[in-house]
Amino acid sequence: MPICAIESIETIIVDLPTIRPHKLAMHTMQNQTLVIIRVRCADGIEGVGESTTIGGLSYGNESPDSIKVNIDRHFAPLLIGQDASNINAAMLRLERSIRGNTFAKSGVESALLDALGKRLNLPVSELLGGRVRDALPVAWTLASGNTEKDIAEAEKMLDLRRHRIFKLKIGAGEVNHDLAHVIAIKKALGDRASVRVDVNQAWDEAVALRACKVLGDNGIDLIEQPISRNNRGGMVRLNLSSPAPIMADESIECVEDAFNLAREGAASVFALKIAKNGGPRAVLRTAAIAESAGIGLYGGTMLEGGIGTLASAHAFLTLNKLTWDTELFGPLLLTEDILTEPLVYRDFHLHVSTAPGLGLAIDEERLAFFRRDK
Ligand SMILES: O=C(O)C[C@H]1C=CC(=O)O1
Ligand SMILES: [Mn+2]
Repeated sequence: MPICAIESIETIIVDLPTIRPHKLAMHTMQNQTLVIIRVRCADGIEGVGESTTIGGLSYGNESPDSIKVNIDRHFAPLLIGQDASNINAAMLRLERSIRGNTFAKSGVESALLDALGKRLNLPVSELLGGRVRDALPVAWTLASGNTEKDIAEAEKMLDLRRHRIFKLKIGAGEVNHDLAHVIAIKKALGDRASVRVDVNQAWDEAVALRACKVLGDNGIDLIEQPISRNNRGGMVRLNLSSPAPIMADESIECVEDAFNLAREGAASVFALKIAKNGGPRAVLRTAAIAESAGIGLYGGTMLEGGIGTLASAHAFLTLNKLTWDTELFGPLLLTEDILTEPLVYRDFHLHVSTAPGLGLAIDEERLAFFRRDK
């Protein structure tokens, strides 16, 4: 039996309120659901991870419920008794028996990294090879569904010096209405902010062909996932014709997707998400593919709470280049979190401490209050 054998794995579903409804093309969030993963080891160390998605099954192939049941029934029996410090071996063991399920794998890998960092007294960023920055610029998503409200929200974020990059969620409405909404916001903010859009696959290629041109010609800096992940040829054609860069998000559901997108020239920017690759180490493999192909990088989010956000941040701190910054604002969309200390957002950046592991502690009372099965 290894000294640091994994003794138990607990999964906890937590429901937290959001500051306002968050309107995406496929779903309007009224709250957020996190799956917290606690990996307890024989040396008394506990690692914590998070597997979070958006809108049940409306965004990806895994829901909070499937993540919980799959970790409880399929991941845990494979991992109990294994060496918690050998993350390569633990993740390989999962990879051999479990297809897909990258959200669940990401939470488990994050928890193993947190435990190892605590054991070695090193932050996760150093376990991943070392950080080249201590803070990350953070975009904010304007998704109230109302142009005037979105402009007021952006002005408030600029005043607070919290965000100067704004991502607008479009695609749910009629296209000309959406374009007018985006252009009005860009006009109001001018050069004070970078304005980008995320269509979440809602357009078809014919609509996107025209809309991307309008967006690019009106000063929009980046267009995220304008069409279905299944229309890869369309992504290639849009990437050639659009005056604004095209970013792949839903197109990437695993590291191999990233390789194929790069090979085909389907996007000039990749959204990096730990949940869509299988963890902080897995997402760095996608980043390496992008770097080799000359594709720009953006630090994405599944609107995780503090744990998943810090797990992402530690990975992003190690990247050579993060040209398009990050959107690690998940905790700011929630009115509550389950950590003893909130994450530090200041001067347009998320600042990440060098405390061991992910550098966080769970507030047990809050967790007990917000867990679904209390
Ligand atoms: O990028 C997505 O599609 C998901 C997410 C990220 C920010 C946000 O508001 O939604
Ligand atoms: Mn997106």
